[in-house]
Amino acid sequence: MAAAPIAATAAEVLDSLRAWSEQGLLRHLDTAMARFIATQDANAAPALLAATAVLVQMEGRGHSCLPLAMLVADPNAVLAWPTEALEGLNALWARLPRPLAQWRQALADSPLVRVADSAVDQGQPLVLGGSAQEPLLYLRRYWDYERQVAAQITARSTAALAVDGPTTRDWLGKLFPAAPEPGTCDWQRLACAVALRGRFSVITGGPGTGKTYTAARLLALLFATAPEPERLRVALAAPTGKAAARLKQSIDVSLKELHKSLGGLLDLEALVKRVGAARTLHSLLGARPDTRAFAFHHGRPLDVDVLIVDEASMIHLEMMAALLDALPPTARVVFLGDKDQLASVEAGAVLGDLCRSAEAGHYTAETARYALEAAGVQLPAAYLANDADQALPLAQQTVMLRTSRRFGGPIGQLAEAVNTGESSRALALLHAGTQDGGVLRMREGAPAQTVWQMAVARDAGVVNYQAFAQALAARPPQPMAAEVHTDWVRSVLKAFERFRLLCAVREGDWGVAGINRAVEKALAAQGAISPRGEWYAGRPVMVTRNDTALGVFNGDIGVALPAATAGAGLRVYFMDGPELRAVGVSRLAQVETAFAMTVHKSQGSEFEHTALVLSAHAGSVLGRELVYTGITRAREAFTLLAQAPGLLATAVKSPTLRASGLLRFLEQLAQAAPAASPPQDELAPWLD
Ligand SMILES: Nc1ncnc2c1ncn2[C@@H]1O[C@H](COP(=O)(O)OP(=O)(O)OP(=O)(O)O)[C@@H](O)[C@H]1O
Repeated sequence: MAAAPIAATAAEVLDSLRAWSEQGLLRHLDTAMARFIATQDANAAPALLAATAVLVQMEGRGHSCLPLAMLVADPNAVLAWPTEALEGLNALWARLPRPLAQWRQALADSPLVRVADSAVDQGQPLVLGGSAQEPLLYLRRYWDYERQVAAQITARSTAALAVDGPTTRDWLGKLFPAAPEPGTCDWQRLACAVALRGRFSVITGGPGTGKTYTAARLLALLFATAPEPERLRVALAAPTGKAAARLKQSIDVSLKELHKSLGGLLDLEALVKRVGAARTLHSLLGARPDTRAFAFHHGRPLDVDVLIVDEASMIHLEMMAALLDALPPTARVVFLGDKDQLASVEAGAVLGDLCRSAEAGHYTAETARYALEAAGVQLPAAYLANDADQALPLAQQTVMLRTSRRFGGPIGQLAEAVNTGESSRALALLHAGTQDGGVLRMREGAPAQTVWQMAVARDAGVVNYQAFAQALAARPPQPMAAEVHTDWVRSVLKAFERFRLLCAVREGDWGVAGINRAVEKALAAQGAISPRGEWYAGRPVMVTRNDTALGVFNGDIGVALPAATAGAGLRVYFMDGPELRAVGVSRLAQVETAFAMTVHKSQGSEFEHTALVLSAHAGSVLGRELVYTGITRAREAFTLLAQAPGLLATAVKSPTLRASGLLRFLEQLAQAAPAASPPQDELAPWLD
């Protein structure tokens, strides 16, 4: 029998960690935290040091905690290192304790680890949470955020507000005049009714399922049923400036249309005036330079009664905690978003976590009764919870919209195939190419020049940067009147917004940086632009940092163009809803060229034609959500350009799983205050 390997010492673990960061397998930050723990606790167990470095590494990849059982059983399931690095990893792990209980104990023994259930809080930097079977190691602040978010959501979802059922049903009948198709459930009406009764709700759904349409009707309903409608304070917000502007524009248009269709029954134009400008979450909360703390928090809450937040999939855990903390206890918050889209770059996949029950519904009998009374909606039995454990208060306040109004063609089918992990169906659709209602195209294993060639080709068959080049070339001669200049600038911005290249990664020939350079060169060769130095007429840029003084926000896209007056230099023009805004190029320091952008940054935008560029070196970044998000940015045409065959299939089969304990916290809180759920036989009257 082979002798058991000698247990690793703390010094040996630190040596291995240092070697791994020198090889680029870990970040210096990861090992620095392990070293910090070792200096603060002279008796820190080797397992604690290894777990700490991996925990910090995972936080950098968007996880809010480290599932210890996974780390113990198969560290590479957590780290996803290349094959050549596995020998060293496995060799160290063979010298660390095997049983999970021993790891757990090693961690719990350190004075730097707070065991979550214990009453003693000494401000330890690490927290051991989860359960005995599924322990989760946290950096303290993420444990705090999850706990706070779960507590806020449970409290806000559990406290049912008084709703007059018949009045609500009556209004919903007016706001949604079309009778639902027989045998279908009107999820939009239900979403309004559900948001009306609680201080927290989530309306999720894919593109074009009517999230904004529903939110506008919800505002009208709140206005119609508020005791003092003229005092209702409504705020709109989104993670990016662009998404916020889009939300405001759609809500305004919807409310004005409703105002007309209701024939003066409600003064919704007055409501439009009351709804302030849509803000980014950063600006809403009062972000301040050089501090994580916001100006608004529970001690100084926001001045709102109703807050609608769009593109909620982009909200990270820390932001969600800050937002809920800043909401007055009496305010209603409604989150809109597509749960299947990419989560934020920062830690936490909050919307995904909150929507775990969204497909299934998991509604209680009380919700079914309320749906019928207040919305006239009969919930199909399939959407009811089988047992009380499923029926979290949060699930009662979550509604998924299931019918897309503008996304049914081949692009919608492709998005659905990707979302459900059917890679063969996705590939078949891409091979089938153009169908009624949409263009699908694919090139796999092609050289890098295929990307820029497709983007600038004069005979591409679908819109690309030629439309932009033509708009640039149509510049009226000097001197030109201000209105003529404005029209031209608008036409350039509009042309640019028709097409976009989306990448999985930033670096390399198949990444944002390489493709931006290549497209720039190709357009220059065609004479469409003349890049000389950093700024040139026709340089599209994306803002990478909020600048409240300039009124530009992370994710805003503009194009550098000559000002109306000859000799006045270049300005970057942005569309701000229907308005144009111009900022001198010398004042914009935090920008990057935007012919190509990451899929992450494209969230909240749509283009007539979207080309998704998949690098063979994207590693674990290449997941299902990334491909789904890329596809759903396309309105009429979608092109997939993959560096190597098989990349799409690999991505589709790899849903991104982010470690989080948020659901566990929600379940624990629900057990403490279970949602009312009468037995099944009492349900009969409310089921179809
Ligand atoms: N019940 C409905 N009756 C008629 N038209 C509808 C209905 N619901 C949605 N629409 C229309 O469908 C289109 C898409 O709706 P909307 O923009 O609200 O979807 P969304 O889910 O917010 O989309 P996205 O995710 O792209 O923001 C809009 O033109 C809207 O007016």
